[in-house]
Amino acid sequence: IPIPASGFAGKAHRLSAEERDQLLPNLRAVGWNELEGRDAIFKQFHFKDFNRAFGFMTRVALQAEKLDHHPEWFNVYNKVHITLSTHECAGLSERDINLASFIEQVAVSMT
Ligand SMILES: C[C@H](O)[C@H](O)[C@H]1CNC2=NC(N)=NC(=O)C2=N1
Repeated sequence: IPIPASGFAGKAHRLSAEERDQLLPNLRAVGWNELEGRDAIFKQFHFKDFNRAFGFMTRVALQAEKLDHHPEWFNVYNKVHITLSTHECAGLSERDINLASFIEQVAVSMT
């Protein structure tokens, strides 16, 4: 998944319809979907066991802290459910696309 060049510069803005048309298909293709009733994206991950799931979460957590952009997530055993949205703009921004792209890289390496 290509990471948008303007990734984290400046203030977050809600993605425009044009930006969504350009950025979301790549993520939809790998299982990310827009939520109903909230401007956010969501994906469920399944790993082989808890160690894989928590290893994945650890790697995502460290990057999230670096980016100062954090997932909303839920874990039971080998399942991790993730919602991404940006409080600053009360919706989906490039920060979410960027974090989702990183999460995909980690998930592939944990499978
Ligand atoms: C103060 C701090 O920079 C903000 O609260 C950051 C932290 N992490 C965040 N994470 C997410 N997902 N959205 C935000 O708007 C956000 N803002």
